[in-house]
Amino acid sequence: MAEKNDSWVLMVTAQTPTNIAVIKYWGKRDENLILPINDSISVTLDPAHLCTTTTVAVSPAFTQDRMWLNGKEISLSGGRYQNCLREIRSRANDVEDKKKGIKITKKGWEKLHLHIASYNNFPTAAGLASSAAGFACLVFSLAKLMNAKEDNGQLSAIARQGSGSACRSLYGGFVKWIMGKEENGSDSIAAQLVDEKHWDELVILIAVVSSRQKETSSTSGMRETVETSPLIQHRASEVVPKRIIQMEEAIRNRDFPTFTRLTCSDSNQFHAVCLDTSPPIFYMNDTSHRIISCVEKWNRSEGTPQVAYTFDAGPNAVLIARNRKAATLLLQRLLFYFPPESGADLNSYVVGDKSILKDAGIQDMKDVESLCPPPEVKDNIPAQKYKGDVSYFICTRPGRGPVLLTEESQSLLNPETGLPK
Ligand SMILES: Nc1ncnc2c1ncn2[C@@H]1O[C@H](COP(=O)(O)OP(=O)(O)OP(=O)(O)O)[C@@H](O)[C@H]1O
Ligand SMILES: C[C@@](O)(CCOP(=O)(O)OP(=O)(O)O)CC(=O)O
Repeated sequence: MAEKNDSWVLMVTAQTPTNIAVIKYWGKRDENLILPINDSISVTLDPAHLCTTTTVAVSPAFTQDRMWLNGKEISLSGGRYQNCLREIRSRANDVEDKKKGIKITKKGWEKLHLHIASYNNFPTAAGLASSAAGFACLVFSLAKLMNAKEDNGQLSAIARQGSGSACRSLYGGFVKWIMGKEENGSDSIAAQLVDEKHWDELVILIAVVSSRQKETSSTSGMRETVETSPLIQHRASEVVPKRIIQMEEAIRNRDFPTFTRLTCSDSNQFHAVCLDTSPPIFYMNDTSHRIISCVEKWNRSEGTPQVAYTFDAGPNAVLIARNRKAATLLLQRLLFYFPPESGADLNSYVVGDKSILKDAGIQDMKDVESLCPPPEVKDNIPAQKYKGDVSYFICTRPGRGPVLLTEESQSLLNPETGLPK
């Protein structure tokens, strides 16, 4: 009987989206608790295209907490993992699975060890917010396993301690991270502004310019900015508070021109404070600048914005098109300037919602080669194309928040052994 009792494994699997900020978080007032110097606003990306899946398991047979990320065992000794694990354990409650004959008391969780397996369906640490989806998924799945009663807002304050931007991945749609005032960070939480259905015309195209790991992490980059940039204080105290109010209103009214103006200005100001850091931090590269210029020219020529751009701590462009039609025209422009390497497979050059290719009338490489220069550059047709400068494109849209995956086939751990499948 004792043997049987020792052999159970209880597990939960969840899926969590990434998010991209349209008003950026950059700078902390508390490094350990991860408390920001300004509010930020993000849009959650559809988990169908970019997401983290995490399985968490508990068993009396486990001898230590262990974690596997994308199939490789990683250490959980870092402060951020430890803070999340400690916070979530302290919120555990009684759990009973009568069918399996399992009973874990609130106190019992202190002695039990965890196995965690997580998988990102996109490049890790490449400026695509893997830490955001990753920590949100870790906290959400553990909360469900441990029967924590906290709502997603309260859970966001724990995910925040893994990575600041992770707190915004606890909700779908548009999300605000309220910086809070309390020293203990209890009011520095995420709140949903509107859900993913509110503005479902938007189409998001990500140009993955480089999927190599970046040189300056967000964590050290923002620390250096706060320590050395004279501009960052002005941004945090004067610029962002006004933009947050305007952005909330633009989102509620689906006011795309205002949304674009604010999103682009805020991305540019974030990169300006990076340049104002000593030594300066460069996240964008020539390809990023060319994409900005292409979008700016097109928006200007249309008289009303078609696409907003935003760049995080890396060269990848996140382009938010006002609707499907604008996204199609954008893709044609981008494929004109940035065709794939010769011999590349179009099918792996545009991923995510591939139906956009069909809308753009592009079925094969011949169609890419015969794309015309955009009309707005007709007097100034570029002599050069930038073949191979974009690794690939991801077509996605605003998406939902975390969900539990209940099918056993979706779990990343073996239900008998609690080890990766
Ligand atoms: N699925 C995951 N589960 C738990 N932790 C993860 C997961 N994915 C990534 N991480 C953590 O996040 C770290 C990567 O974060 P980092 O901020 O460097 O990159 P990024 O999030 O991809 O880029 P950015 O935050 O600039 O958009 C990893 O080293 C790992 O510690
Ligand atoms: C540029 C950003 O993406 C910065 C994200 O920084 P992180 O959340 O990755 O930083 P830490 O809190 O130190 O883990 C802007 C944003 O997401 O708001």
